[in-house]
Amino acid sequence: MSESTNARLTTSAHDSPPNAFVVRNLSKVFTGKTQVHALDDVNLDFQEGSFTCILGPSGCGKSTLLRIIGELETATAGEVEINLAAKKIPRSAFVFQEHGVFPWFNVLDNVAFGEQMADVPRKQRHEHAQRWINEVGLSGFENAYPHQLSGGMRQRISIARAFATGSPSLLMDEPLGALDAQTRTLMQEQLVQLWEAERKTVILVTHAIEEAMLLGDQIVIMSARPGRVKEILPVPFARPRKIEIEASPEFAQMKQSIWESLRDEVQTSLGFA
Ligand SMILES: Nc1ncnc2c1ncn2[C@@H]1O[C@H](COP(=O)(O)OP(=O)(O)OP(=O)(O)O)[C@@H](O)[C@H]1O
Repeated sequence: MSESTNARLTTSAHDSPPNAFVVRNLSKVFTGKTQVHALDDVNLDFQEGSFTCILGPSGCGKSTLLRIIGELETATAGEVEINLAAKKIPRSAFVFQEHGVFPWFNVLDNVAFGEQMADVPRKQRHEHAQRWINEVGLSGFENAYPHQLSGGMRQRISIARAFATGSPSLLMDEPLGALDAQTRTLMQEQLVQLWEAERKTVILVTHAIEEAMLLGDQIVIMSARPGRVKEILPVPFARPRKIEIEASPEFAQMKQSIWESLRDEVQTSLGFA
């Protein structure tokens, strides 16, 4: 698919799930002292229950795209249709790289926060939170405060909270980016398992090609700024997925071809092209 192609994650008319999000002709120009053309004519469809990973060079508008889909930012042109049952994605269904937890809440209250905002009764939200605390391996730390935990444990709080909101979709912006390599690997595996059990619609921005290939059903490669959709690649590996797939020749081959596509864009974004 060429760079100029406005590629789409299309669904076949009969047997595919409906789209949770439809992005049409989306552009974003930040105006201010200097004008920044961040996104240009982006078209994407995201099927319900699919896991999409977005890769692209630094500054190509990945976070901006995610923020517009999550209604944290407005588009300059184009639109995003949200076809989720709840229509609105709760703030707590976002997972960011850092600063996602409240230092003044303990683990239990951090994880229960989304449902607290939705006025779910305390007993019920704590029960839900406890389930997700167990799922992410934080049981025993319910009463601990974030400063008493490691970076990986804090990120697990954010992920547990996002799942505990009950939102049918999760938007994740480099959720594992700040972690050390070993913790990140473990967390990738944990995330893939949680998602395979829940099948929420997930859009995850990452810089790590392997992470996108381990987690995603499809990978969107974006061009250098202004960000456009350069390629959409289905990820062919069967689920459930384990980290061991990274050792296969097919994985190495796909990783290489993604890198070749990305390299041009990274060079352009760094002014080397
Ligand atoms: N609020 C803002 N005001 C002005 N410019 C902005 C704003 N937010 C983002 N930008 C600019 O828009 C462009 C895209 O930013 P964005 O954060 O979406 O990129 P990104 O692909 O997520 O980058 P990275 O991978 O480095 O996190 C950048 O040039 C950035 O400086």
